Amino acid sequence: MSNLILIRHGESLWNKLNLFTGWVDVPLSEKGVKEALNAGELLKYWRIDVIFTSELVRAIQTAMLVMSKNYSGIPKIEHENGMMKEWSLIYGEDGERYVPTYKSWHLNERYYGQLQGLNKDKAKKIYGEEQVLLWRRSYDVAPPGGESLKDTAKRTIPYFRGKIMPELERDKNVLVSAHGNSLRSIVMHIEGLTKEEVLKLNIPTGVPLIYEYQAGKLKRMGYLYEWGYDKSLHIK
Ligand SMILES: O=C(O)[C@H](O)COP(=O)(O)O
Repeated sequence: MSNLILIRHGESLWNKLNLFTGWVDVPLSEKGVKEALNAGELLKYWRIDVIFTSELVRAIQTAMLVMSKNYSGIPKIEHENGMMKEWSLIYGEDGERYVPTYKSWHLNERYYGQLQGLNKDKAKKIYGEEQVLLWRRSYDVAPPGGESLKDTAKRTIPYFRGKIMPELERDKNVLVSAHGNSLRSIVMHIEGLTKEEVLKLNIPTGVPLIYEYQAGKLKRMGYLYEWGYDKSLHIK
């Protein structure tokens, strides 16, 4: 048996300002740092064998803050190519345990196109609440110049199937630190949600969502809080 731990990054500076962020590389706010450290506290004694994050700093920061509390080992970024791959190799036995960490744009937030940088309330005033809700939560309506959730899934799901699932199959506990919509597409896939159901799916910042992997199946344990699991998928 192994565990899949999904976590949306803690609150970012632009979440705080209520701005569409997408691929804009915004760091965590002070509250976001606290949320990530709190998640780290909850996961302190969990064995984490491998980490996947997006290429965006808010997800990387969140994974690193979680690992700053965790005893599994030191996260080591596995570079795919170039001098970083060659020169960052660790030679010999130094007694440390390293946790391989893979960064990929496949896990990046939905690309929000022309909405990036716009205030979400201002967008509702300009385009209407219904239109903005469709852009933010529907499956196949893309924001202007950006990705629909369906488009996002075209990059997240092959990555999930090709890179993340094989680790679970090898009994590795996996931490995935990513974003509201890249995780919505993954949860939709795991849970087999319909287009209608995914409209209601909203993933909170900084709360680990735990799955158990056994005999080829992922079973939802729920969102992990101080007091235990919240088994519902739609957190108010
Ligand atoms: O990119 C963003 O603006 C947020 O990370 C997610 O935004 P959403 O809640 O509008 O999908």
